[in-house]
Amino acid sequence: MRRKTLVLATKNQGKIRELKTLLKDLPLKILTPEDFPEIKSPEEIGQSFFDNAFLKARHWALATGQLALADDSGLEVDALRGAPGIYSARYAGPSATDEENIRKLLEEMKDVPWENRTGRFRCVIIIYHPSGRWLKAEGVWEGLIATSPRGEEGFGYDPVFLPLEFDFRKTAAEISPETKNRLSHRGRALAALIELLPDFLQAL
Ligand SMILES: O=c1[nH]c(=O)c2ncn([C@@H]3O[C@H](COP(=O)(O)OP(=O)(O)OP(=O)(O)O)[C@@H](O)[C@H]3O)c2[nH]1
Ligand SMILES: [Mg+2]
Repeated sequence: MRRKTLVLATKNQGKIRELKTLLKDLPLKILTPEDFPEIKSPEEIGQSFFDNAFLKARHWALATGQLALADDSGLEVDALRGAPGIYSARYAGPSATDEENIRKLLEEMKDVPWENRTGRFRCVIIIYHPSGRWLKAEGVWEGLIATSPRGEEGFGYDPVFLPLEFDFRKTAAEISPETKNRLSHRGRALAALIELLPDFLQAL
């Protein structure tokens, strides 16, 4: 496979770190929005993870003239009827920090018993080529919402997310980055995408 350039269409440093690790064995030259300081991010006006991933990937592909990969993701909590969902990054307000979002989530969940604290991270990844060709992959990670934050790894809601499948006493911020990448919504979506990638790149 000839080495192609891929722009990661995200300004989230946590995502960039995980995506770079997950893509490290592929013959790709990875760029990020920091390499294009003159290009602004698009507004996330979509009504679904797919819409937002698609509009971000398309925007960065057309603006840079390169292949672009976008990730739209979020936490769906059953007791909150799927919130914060596509609004996960801005749950506590337009420029909310991870800590503020977590505080709001725990406040909303304060009377919810353990058996109803189920939820999941969802991730939709789109890779878009300026010619208009694109690919999609999805991943889901099931878990419970903890009652207080723990751990220093990861980003976002990781300190209050207890993955079901690994060691349910540990939050996603208490497991190693390698384990998170193997199990997570993002890791699974990217693994699915990587399966499809050789044929996609060949056809460009
Ligand atoms: O604990 C977490 N572990 C994860 O693995 C994870 N993945 C997503 N999220 C949350 O969902 C929002 C995405 O929103 P989002 O897709 O719009 O991204 P974003 O606005 O942060 O950056 P961009 O990619 O749009 O530039 C993020 O900010 C986080 O709050 C996560 N939280
Ligand atoms: Mg965003």
